[in-house]
Amino acid sequence: MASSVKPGSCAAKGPSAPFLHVAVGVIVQQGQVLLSHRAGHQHQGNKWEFPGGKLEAGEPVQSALSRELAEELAIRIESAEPFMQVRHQYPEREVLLDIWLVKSFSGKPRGMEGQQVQWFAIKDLDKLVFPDANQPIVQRLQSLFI
Ligand SMILES: Nc1nc2c([nH]c(=O)n2[C@H]2C[C@H](O)[C@@H](COP(=O)(O)OP(=O)(O)OP(=O)(O)O)O2)c(=O)[nH]1
Ligand SMILES: [Mg+2]
Repeated sequence: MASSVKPGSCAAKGPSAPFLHVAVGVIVQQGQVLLSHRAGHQHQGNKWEFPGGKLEAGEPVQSALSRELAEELAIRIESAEPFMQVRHQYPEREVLLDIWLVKSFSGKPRGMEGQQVQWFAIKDLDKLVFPDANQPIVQRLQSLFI
């Protein structure tokens, strides 16, 4: 009997599984890194993240980084440099994390969306729960900063 699912398509993910380009900021000071806690209702909720968010249509990645960190933390980035990119397939979406090392910023970071924001020692990061895509970021930070 013929299947109703077309060859090459997948009922769970489908050809239209969203692809998201995400600008992410790694803010390091004195052996510590600044993390935000994702709300329970968000994708990958109740996990720690590096602050950031999705690019808008046509938006350059550095503009998205500045906008997201202003919206989420109320800080203004003064300089940032590319750190690494991570592409990761979750069951329900694919993400390209475009990760930037924030070299200097002004303002005092605070959780503008009600989220918990906290500095953590880089050596302790492996005790925290992150989205799976973040594993290579944590490894790279630990190899560089401890
Ligand atoms: N910001 C951030 N997102 C991450 C990390 N790791 C990871 O897998 N992601 C995923 C989770 C989401 O699927 C996506 C980012 O989406 P987001 O919810 O932060 O986007 P946003 O800030 O624009 O959120 P919103 O305004 O649409 O609520 O990337 C991370 O360290 N930081
Ligand atoms: Mg975000």
